[in-house]
Amino acid sequence: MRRTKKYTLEQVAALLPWPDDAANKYSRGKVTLVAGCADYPGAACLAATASQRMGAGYTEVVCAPQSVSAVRAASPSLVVRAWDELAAYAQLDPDERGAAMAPLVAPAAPGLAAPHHPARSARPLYAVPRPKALGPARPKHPLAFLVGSGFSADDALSAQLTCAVLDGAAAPVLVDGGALDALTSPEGRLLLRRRFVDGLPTVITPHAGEAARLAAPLELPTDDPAQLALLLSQAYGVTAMVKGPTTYISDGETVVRMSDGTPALAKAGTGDVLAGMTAALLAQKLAPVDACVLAATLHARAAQATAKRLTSICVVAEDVVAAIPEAIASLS
Ligand SMILES: NC(=O)C1=CN([C@@H]2O[C@H](COP(=O)(O)OP(=O)(O)OC[C@H]3O[C@@H](n4cnc5c(N)ncnc54)[C@H](OP(=O)(O)O)[C@@H]3O)[C@@H](O)[C@H]2O)[C@@H](O)CC1
Ligand SMILES: Nc1ncnc2c1ncn2[C@@H]1O[C@H](COP(=O)(O)OP(=O)(O)O)[C@@H](O)[C@H]1O
Repeated sequence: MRRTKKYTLEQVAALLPWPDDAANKYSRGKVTLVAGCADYPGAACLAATASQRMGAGYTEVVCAPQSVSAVRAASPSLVVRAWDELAAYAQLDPDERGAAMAPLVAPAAPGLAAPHHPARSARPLYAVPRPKALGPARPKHPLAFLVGSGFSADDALSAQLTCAVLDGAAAPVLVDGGALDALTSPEGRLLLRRRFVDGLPTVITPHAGEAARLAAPLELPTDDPAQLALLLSQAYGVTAMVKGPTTYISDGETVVRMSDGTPALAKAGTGDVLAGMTAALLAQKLAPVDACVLAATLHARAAQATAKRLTSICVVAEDVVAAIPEAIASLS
């Protein structure tokens, strides 16, 4: 029996992260996006500009070297650099990275069984320098990471970068797009379990095709998307936002149904926008389900508003980013 949870519009509006008078760009939350391979710089541009509009104080993009100039051109206020240092680190064997990775050489037990590793705080220091992109091991300011928008799922580097972020980020991580497939590997599952035990939130944002790929190795039924969100959340130890004409959000106990979208959103790149918005809210300290609910509500409202002007035929993902302020105003 699954429990459904409902948010009133007032409850959603109360989640809006208005900056306080003493805010600075770091106190408002930093988002680091590891996103945008050489083939898909656009996904990084969309997610990053959506993060800025959703209130993150500092949005940084760590992308393929070939994507740097395209992402810089998307917005001068983004901080953009190539992922060379992170990629070199991510491609090291676990034992080359140091004793911190030792638990990964043990066989992964299925499910969310009790961990066979020390808590994160007790883990030893890395044997090689920690890449700057992973942020501090003990963050002073609020942070969140987004990994995978504009990754190619079939590129080995996508899985390596995803695991490096899941392992090294001492903050919430949102896993999207071509990073999701990495979660089905023994290393991906063990890292998710370790984050769960360490109390570090992980959010996944699959569309139906990606959700089916996450369900397949665990033989989870995929016919009911609400149930699928619940089962994926429980099996992977994450908050799951399963996207579609109706979107379902689950923390493994309850399911929230989001049905105010529009088919205007059925265009390439709108999922990248939603991922950037959600990551920005995680960086502004919203709890994972709250961040998903507020982001999905504003995403739907932004699309509705822009479809009114441009028609549901013409809306593109950039229009949804541009309409985020209007969506926020409509809630407040
Ligand atoms: N401008 C950019 O840079 C953009 C970059 N992007 C980035 O590209 C990367 C790849 O993402 P992607 O969604 O294009 O491909 P991917 O998930 O591998 O699809 C494989 C198969 O899955 C299925 N399938 C797909 N969608 C489905 C759905 N809603 N519901 C049900 N099934 C669905 C479908 O299978 P079929 O139905 O054809 O059998 C499809 O052939 C990713 O990192 C993303 O961030 C995009 O965001 C676009 C804008
Ligand atoms: N028919 C529809 N009605 C409402 N929302 C939709 C519809 N089709 C797609 N969406 C929304 O659009 C977004 C598409 O995301 P996704 O499939 O990941 O696209 P992309 O990978 O191209 O960014 C999701 O938020 C989804 O809920």
